[in-house]
Amino acid sequence: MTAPVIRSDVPGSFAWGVFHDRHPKLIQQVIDALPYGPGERAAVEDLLAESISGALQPLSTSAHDHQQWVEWGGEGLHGRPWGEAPFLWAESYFYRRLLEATGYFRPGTWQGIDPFAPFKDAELAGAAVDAELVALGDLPSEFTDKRAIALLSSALWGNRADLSFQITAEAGGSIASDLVADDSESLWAELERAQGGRVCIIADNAGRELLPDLVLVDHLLASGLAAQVVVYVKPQPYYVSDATMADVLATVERLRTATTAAAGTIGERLWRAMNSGALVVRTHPFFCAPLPFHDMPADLRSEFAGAAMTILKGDLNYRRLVGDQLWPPTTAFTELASHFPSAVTALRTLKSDVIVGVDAAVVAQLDNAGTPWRTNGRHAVIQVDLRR
Ligand SMILES: O=P(O)(O)OC[C@H]1O[C@](O)(CO)[C@@H](O)[C@@H]1O
Repeated sequence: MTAPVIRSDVPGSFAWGVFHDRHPKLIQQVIDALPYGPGERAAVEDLLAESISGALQPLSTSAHDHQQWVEWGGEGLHGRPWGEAPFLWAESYFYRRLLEATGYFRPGTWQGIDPFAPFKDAELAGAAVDAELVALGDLPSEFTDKRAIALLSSALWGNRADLSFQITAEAGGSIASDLVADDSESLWAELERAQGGRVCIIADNAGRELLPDLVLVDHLLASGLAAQVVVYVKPQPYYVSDATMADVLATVERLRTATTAAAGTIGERLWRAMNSGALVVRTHPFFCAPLPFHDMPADLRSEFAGAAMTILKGDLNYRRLVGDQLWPPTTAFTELASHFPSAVTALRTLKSDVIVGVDAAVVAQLDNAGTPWRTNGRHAVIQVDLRR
């Protein structure tokens, strides 16, 4: 089964807009957020110009991962317009090159400085997170189904980043009308069945998404649904807000030091779970690779094999799971997710063209509404492949 691979060279398409509208704004924000010197500023602006109208250049041969990117497909793309590369490849490479331009990997003063840290720090410190921590206290405190459903919903809508505990506390757990596919009952049934196994979570964004993700992790462990949770984060700053280990530590600390008792208790439990190995945070270079998960290397594949469930958060992980291709939206999710080494659940709000596993009647209704439902971030899916 195949479908056209998405590229960013179709004017007016969503992918085209990411390069031509979103990236110029993003680059401006990056060079305004930290006092980069003339060299870094010029390199960042050159990257933007190259990605819009130039030819795709390789990483410098002195870069530690130069060869890795050649193997990930760079060789065939060097010298060609960026828009001819698959959108997933080009967007991922843009973030790698942005780290190059800001000196993230180069020995020197900017080495190891996350260019997106000012945005992530501001979000985590902000009033919206304060309100989230207060709302956490309104959720049922016992490890009931009601709490589980509310926390799953918070983790899902945390990917939308304007909705999380506050809305789930009010709405009793779901915003059903915006969910275009909901296999959550299968997820809970499978977790009950496999009780006490290892659950993997492939995290997405820091801040208002990672916070509910970690609260869900705490629930899985404290309720006994999982004996161990492994959270996978990015090895380096990526797609602006993607979570790294530094973001996990900052979020656990935000919970621990919260003035509300519910949040503080969860933060302490997460800390102790890390001490005991019940909660493990891991990463791998492949999490910043420009390729679908179908192509994951054997060492990473073996980490997921044997997990009771892997939960993938967010839009980018969804694109990598099912392939960044224009599938008919009614294509079965299980058909495209079956390559993954364990049972999988996608928790994703729709922010790009890729979508599968939606009933024909729902697709027709969404199409008829005339809104860009695939990309406007309003809709979401909970999709499960039980691998049976
Ligand atoms: O943070 P998320 O949910 O993975 O969303 C990332 C998405 O944002 C974009 O970079 C731009 O909207 C998409 O191309 C990408 O899939």
